[in-house]
Amino acid sequence: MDHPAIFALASGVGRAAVAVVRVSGAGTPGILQALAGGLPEPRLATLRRLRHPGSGETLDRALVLWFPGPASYTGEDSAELHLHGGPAVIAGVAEALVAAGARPAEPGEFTRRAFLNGKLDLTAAEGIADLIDAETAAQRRQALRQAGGALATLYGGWATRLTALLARQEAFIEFEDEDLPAGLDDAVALAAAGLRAEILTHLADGQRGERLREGLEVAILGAPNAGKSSLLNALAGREAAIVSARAGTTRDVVEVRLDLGGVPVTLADTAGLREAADEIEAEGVRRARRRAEDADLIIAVFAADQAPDAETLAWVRPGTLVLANKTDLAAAPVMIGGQPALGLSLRSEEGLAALRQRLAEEAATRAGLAAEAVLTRPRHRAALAEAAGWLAELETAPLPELRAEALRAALRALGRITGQVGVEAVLDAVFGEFCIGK
Ligand SMILES: Nc1nc2c(ncn2[C@@H]2O[C@H](COP(=O)(O)OP(=O)(O)OP(=O)(O)O)[C@@H](O)[C@H]2O)c(=O)[nH]1
Ligand SMILES: [K+]
Ligand SMILES: [Mg+2]
Repeated sequence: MDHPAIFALASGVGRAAVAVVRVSGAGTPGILQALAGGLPEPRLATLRRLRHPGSGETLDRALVLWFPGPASYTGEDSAELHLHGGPAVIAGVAEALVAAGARPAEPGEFTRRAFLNGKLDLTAAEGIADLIDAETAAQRRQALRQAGGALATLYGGWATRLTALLARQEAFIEFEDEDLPAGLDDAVALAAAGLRAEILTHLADGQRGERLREGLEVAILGAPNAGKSSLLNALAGREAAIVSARAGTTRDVVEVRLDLGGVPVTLADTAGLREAADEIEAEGVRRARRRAEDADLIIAVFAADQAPDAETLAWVRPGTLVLANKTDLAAAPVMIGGQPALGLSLRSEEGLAALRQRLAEEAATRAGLAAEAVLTRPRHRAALAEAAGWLAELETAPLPELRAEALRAALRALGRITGQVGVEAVLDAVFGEFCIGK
């Protein structure tokens, strides 16, 4: 609660009807006194004249909100100033806040203070960051779940169970010679194995949460003139790429951002795959291949009136979305390169609706619209894998002390995710769960 006062513009930059400036930290009451002439009722929007504490000049008539700690977002004494949203008003108030003793906040500093004050764990803080960045409804739902503590609850539950196991294992070591229930050590190993299985199931999610958070990369590949740019334009609903009858039209990668059934997708149109006619086209083909290598989903476009080209066929494998375009010119083959082909005509738009539907489904399976809590960052994945690794270690550890050590390491790994690594918690459980009377 003794961090110095910070302030920041909480609303967007630029002219607006209202701009919200947030203040938090020790000295907030004095700052309100200096600018607004006193403290309003807590949590009650109150109209006040804001003055510069040095010159006494009126800066704005604003709504002032006062949130005494600890019942505030940061847990500290905080305030919000709802100003008229002009740049000069904001600049004047910022200057006045500095004059009153506050300093501009660092990125994320308000939420960091909330974490330090135990208002939220690290995963909830990440959820708030994701919520601000969310572009689609599905991203918003996932971020809200996480900000609301879904991951904190899940990982916290596992940590509690691990702590209890560690307590039992510690007791087993401490009181080995005494009257402890037979098989206690085995019971710990069994419970640890069960927990490990749960963590592994959670990890085997096909990275859906991470993909939804980051968005899917989709690359369109195909021979020159197959209709790749026509496809990009049809899906984007605008003429993003040049379409022409000349083979080799597209050279650079052309990207559009789409919302596919709630999943944010970056769709990349690329140069037609072939033995390039010049060095510029050759670079375009190299870029196309690189895109395809990094893509979550490849759309391979073939022309129904041509034999499938070997260059594009080489990219067709299970999971590739295969299209046979130009069905207005020739019937689509059922299979291409061993995969079912979806026939369509970008000229007549026949099959386009089915393709949209199919793409939304692909996006949904790859970036899961899961209802349950899914991990959303590589950081979570790495720590969970580490915890599972330590639990595996435990099963083969030859000594009780090594088992305890493995449990402790697993607990530390879990604690890193939520930011709540606590030796104190272990001690409490050891002496709380076992009243052996020593
Ligand atoms: N008949 C017919 N023509 C099509 C269809 N789709 C695209 N075309 C035509 O095919 C030609 C090539 O289309 P693009 O979209 O430029 O093909 P691309 O695969 O991007 O070609 P490059 O950029 O050169 O690799 C253009 O003349 C399009 O109008 C279709 O469904 N039917
Ligand atoms: K073309
Ligand atoms: Mg093109």
